[in-house]
Amino acid sequence: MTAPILALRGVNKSFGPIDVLHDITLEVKPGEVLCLLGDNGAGKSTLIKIMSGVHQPSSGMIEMDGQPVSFPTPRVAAEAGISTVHQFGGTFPLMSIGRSFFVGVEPTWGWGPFRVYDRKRANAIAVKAVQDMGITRISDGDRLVGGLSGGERQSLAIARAVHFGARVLILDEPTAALGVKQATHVLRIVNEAKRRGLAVIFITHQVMHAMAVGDHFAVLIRGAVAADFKKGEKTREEITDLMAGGASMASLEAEIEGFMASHDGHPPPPAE
Ligand SMILES: Nc1ncnc2c1ncn2[C@@H]1O[C@H](COP(=O)(O)OP(=O)(O)OP(=O)(O)O)[C@@H](O)[C@H]1O
Repeated sequence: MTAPILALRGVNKSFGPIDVLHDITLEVKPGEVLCLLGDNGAGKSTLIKIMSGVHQPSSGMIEMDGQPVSFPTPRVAAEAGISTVHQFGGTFPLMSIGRSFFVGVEPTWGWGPFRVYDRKRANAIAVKAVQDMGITRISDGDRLVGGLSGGERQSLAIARAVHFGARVLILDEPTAALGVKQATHVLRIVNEAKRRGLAVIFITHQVMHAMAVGDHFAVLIRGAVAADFKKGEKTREEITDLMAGGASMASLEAEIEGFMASHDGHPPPPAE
């Protein structure tokens, strides 16, 4: 059996008197997508900040490749191969694709004080990396990042993380602000990262997106893992209900859809 790349063992996190995470045990293996689901305030952001060195656990352990590790800073986590991509791709709208791909580690040509940014090489590498991940519509490295669609921007950020050797890819709501087609591109690239053997932690509110790529699911409720299951073990309705803390969201959804079907697509009036 493959060993997990990253594991949390009994992690707790408090901010002063406020206990935010309780006894979190989770692991993710190479080539696996772990979906972290949970309602607003469930503790997802705090958990990914612990995995990426922004916060330290109050107690409990983080392991990489079976060895205890600590990530005192985000840089240490990044050097260990943990890469976080945030909702809007974390890229720079006024930079070109090539420049933003290499920001901080720009390839240069020339010598000593005469070194200059090697625009052509940066563009070629960036475009190839994105195309290799299956996003073939990006072909001009001089294009500004700000002109890309949300899905393309996410894809660029993911391709960048993969190119620079990420082993664990944490995707924080990558599809939240995207339309169906754009979300499909991002989900495709998540699958490609998985195929390359990365461990992916995919944070989302959207059960359908989670089900499209997830191998393993954890539902957080009020800072604790309320359910931990594998692909195929629960239906979409069961997962939706779990995320809502047991309230019957799935039947409410079905009721609304039924009303709209019988009223020419009009939603029911809001409850008084
Ligand atoms: N620095 C902090 N100090 C005190 N409380 C905090 C701090 N950070 C987070 N919390 C609390 O921890 C709880 C979990 O927050 P967190 O942001 O991790 O949730 P989330 O699941 O990411 O929510 P969302 O989906 O809305 O982003 C919230 O009640 C929040 O107020």
